Amino acid sequence: QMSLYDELGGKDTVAQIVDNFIHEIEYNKTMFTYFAESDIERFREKLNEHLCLLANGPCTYTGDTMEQVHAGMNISESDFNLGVDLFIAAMTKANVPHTVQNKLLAKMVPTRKEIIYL
Ligand code: HEM
Repeated sequence: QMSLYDELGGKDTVAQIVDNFIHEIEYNKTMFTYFAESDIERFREKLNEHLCLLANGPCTYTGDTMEQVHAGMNISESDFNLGVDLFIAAMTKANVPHTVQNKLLAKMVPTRKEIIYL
């Protein structure tokens, strides 16, 4: 049976989603402010791994926990939703079908409580 990672298109498509997402962040003033001091190459690598893990792909996540990463950022609910919107745009630009997008979003949304208001 195909994993969600396979349905997404595997490593290449996930890498494309992450690259598109980074572009979306760069062009959004509110989001970019959060990332102003970040190591974007590390973010690129860890987000690829994290998405692979969420989609039951064959990867090991070597980054920090969602709580550790986002602690101190005090991310509001609306900024979280903005992040989700930009992520949807990144998936659409990578030609991920909406049915598959929804499956990945369903895995991401429960991590919300580990990310906002920390
Ligand atoms: C479901 C939603 C989200 C997921 C799955 C997620 C996932 C991640 C991952 C995997 C990393 C890299 C971890 C590491 O370097 O060890 C990261 C870093 C980061 N995230 Fe998120 N994130 C989410 C939402 C957000 C939102 C909404 C914001 C801001 C509004 C945000 C801001 C950041 C920033 C600024 C970093 C870089 C931290 C640093 O430079 O050390 N994240 N995130």
